[in-house]
Amino acid sequence: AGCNKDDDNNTNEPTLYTRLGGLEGISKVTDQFLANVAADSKINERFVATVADPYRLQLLRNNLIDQICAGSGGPCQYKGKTMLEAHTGMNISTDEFNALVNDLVASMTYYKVAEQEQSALLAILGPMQSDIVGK
Ligand code: HEM
Repeated sequence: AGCNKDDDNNTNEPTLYTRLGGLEGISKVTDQFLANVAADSKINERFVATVADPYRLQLLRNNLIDQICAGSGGPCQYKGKTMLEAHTGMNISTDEFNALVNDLVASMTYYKVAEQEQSALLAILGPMQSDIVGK
């Protein structure tokens, strides 16, 4: 709602979702992110079973896209587990968390996402660390 054509956030500024290129931009970044993770020897052991199962990989991809879309102000609903539920029992280290974030940053840089948008997305994901690391 509101009297602007930019977006639906009641300001004249486009949402982060729009600045990331909407669902198309987010999908591209997510696919490269997953490719980077699969190639990242620091963490790819964690994803062996996921990568081996096309259905499971597709589900993870869709959940990540929905999560980024919803978190950045887009018209999606995240339907996956909470971050605590999803990562409990894995005992993920801070180094592993940072490696995964670096794989996301590399994907955004590859697709020429600007510094401001990179930081804005990381600011949304960063607070999830306490529900993911050491659980
Ligand atoms: C900000 C950081 C992270 C985010 C936003 C994130 C997000 C997610 C999401 C959305 C799911 C799917 C939940 C569901 O199935 O309902 C998931 C699952 C998973 N995550 Fe994370 N995650 C993060 C960090 C990590 C790290 C650091 C690791 C390990 C190095 C990791 C390993 C996994 C694994 C193994 C799964 C299960 C995949 C499957 O179902 O096959 N995650 N994560």
